[in-house]
Amino acid sequence: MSGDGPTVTAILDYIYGRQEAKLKVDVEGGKEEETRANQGLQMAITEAKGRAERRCRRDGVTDEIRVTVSYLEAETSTDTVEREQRHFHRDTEAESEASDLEATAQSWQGLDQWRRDHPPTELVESGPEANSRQRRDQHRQTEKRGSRLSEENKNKGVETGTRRHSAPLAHGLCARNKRIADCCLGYTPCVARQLRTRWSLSETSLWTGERSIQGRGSCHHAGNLFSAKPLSPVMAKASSAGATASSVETQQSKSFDLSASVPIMVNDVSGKMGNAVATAALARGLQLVPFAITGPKLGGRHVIVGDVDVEVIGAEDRLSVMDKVQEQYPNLIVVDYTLPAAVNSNAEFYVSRGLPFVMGTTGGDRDKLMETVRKAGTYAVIAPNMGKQLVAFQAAMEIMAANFPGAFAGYTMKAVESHQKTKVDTSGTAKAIVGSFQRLGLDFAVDEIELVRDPKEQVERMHVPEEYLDGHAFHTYRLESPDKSVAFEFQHNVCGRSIYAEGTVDAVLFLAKKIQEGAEKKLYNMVEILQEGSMR
Ligand SMILES: NC(=O)C1=CN([C@@H]2O[C@H](COP(=O)(O)OP(=O)(O)OC[C@H]3O[C@@H](n4cnc5c(N)ncnc54)[C@H](O)[C@@H]3O)[C@@H](O)[C@H]2O)C=CC1
Ligand SMILES: O=C(O)C1=N[C@H](C(=O)O)C[C@H](O)C1
Repeated sequence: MSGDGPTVTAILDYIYGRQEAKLKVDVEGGKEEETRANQGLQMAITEAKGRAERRCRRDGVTDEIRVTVSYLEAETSTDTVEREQRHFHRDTEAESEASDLEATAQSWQGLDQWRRDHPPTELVESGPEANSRQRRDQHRQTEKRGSRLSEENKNKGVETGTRRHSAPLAHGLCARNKRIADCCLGYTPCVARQLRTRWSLSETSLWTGERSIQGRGSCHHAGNLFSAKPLSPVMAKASSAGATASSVETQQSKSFDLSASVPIMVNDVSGKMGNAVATAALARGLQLVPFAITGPKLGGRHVIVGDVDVEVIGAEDRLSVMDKVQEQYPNLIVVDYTLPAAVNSNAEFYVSRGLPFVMGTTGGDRDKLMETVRKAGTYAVIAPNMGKQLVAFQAAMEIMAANFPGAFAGYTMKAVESHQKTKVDTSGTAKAIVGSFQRLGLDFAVDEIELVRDPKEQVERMHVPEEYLDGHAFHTYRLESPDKSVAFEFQHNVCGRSIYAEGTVDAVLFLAKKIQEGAEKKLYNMVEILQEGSMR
């Protein structure tokens, strides 16, 4: 990849009022193999899909969107020169009048209807392959030309008023939502026109791939952008922290990191696990959404995680808050660490809004939970334990049970689990392990698991270090043969919560990848994530 790097163009095509939609995503300007592995580009594709889905939902196009992703490799240098000349001609025309725009736009399927129903405040393009190819050619050349312009204008300011098409695709910091705003000034005239209607101008800096240039122009509403060059992760990270473009410039040498572009909302960040996950997510470069939903009448607080001030909202206000959050973070993934009593209603809420989620909360009606998610076809990870080695142990038990059913028939078992005294339910992990033992032939019910919640007993009998009384999970399963001549003991003792928090971040990134790939399978557990090699 060279120059400003490859670009992603997303074209949503539907005939308004009918139940069919197609999204065509073109990734061009790089070698296919490299672009497939380019995580920033892949996230841009995911974002385009998310926006298309949301747009369709809003317009009542409810059937699944057919998505095609094409990788268009870089052209030869001869082709490039020819197109560059052609483009300059078109660009000049476009700057002087809108006729070129009208001619192209009129050939777009359904656009007239769309325009009638939607004043040009949003970008939804449609059109035949030929038009799309032409636009891509123009776009590529506009960017090339733009790069030169930015070089010329470096440090002296660039006027990015409503008439300019020749500036490069630029990223600016959106003052309102502190997110990266992609300013598609480098797009073809027709696209640029629609974008212009959606961009209000204010003092800020623009980002042109390799350098920031001082100028005027910023997105007023980043969530609306449809066609975008992938974000620089460094920029995204810096923007969530409210950094300025010039401070970003100095970070350019840092390594590329996919996680920067995955926004996560942690419900409830004020809880013990929620807080640990939010902290781990920030440490791994994810974007923490500054809102969290808690239980009814429990909102109104702010929790500071790293440099993010998260507003905790009571469940009674969740509808209006989620409207805003989803608008602003369209490719958001939710993480749920709440209470067993909230599991089912929270899951129903997430699926009702098409929100992909990671459910770490244990308890509730698990069958109903699975059924809710399967029925809705929402992307989700649900697991009672996110800790890598515990997931591996759980997997080993499942494998043993599947391969040697009844191997422990006649054995007796004593299962004990100790957790902080605030834990209200029986360990979900213990229930899963007991399930494997049952398949191995043990006659043992989940309600026979002994719970230890008394801190004194935890220290004296279970040997929990005092500093971990507020956060530990000590489990012992002791099996004995009928004649007591053979005994097995399985034990796992965890102090603290970082093992689960790290695994949760793995699950979020795994889900983001699956969404971006448009995976058919949508519901996962942690064993599957481990099996796919997606745990760090
Ligand atoms: N899957 C895993 O690896 C792990 C799962 N867990 C599970 O996570 C859950 C939470 O554990 P902790 O953080 O220790 O509990 P916690 O009690 O510290 O936090 C729960 C939070 O949920 C909030 N809440 C209550 N009702 C709510 C509602 N309706 N909607 C949203 N939030 C609500 C509470 O205000 C509180 O802040 C438990 O079920 C626990 O077993 C805990 C550790 C690891
Ligand atoms: O509440 C906890 O702390 C934990 N809950 C999970 C469970 O119920 O199994 C996982 C781990 O035991 C910690």
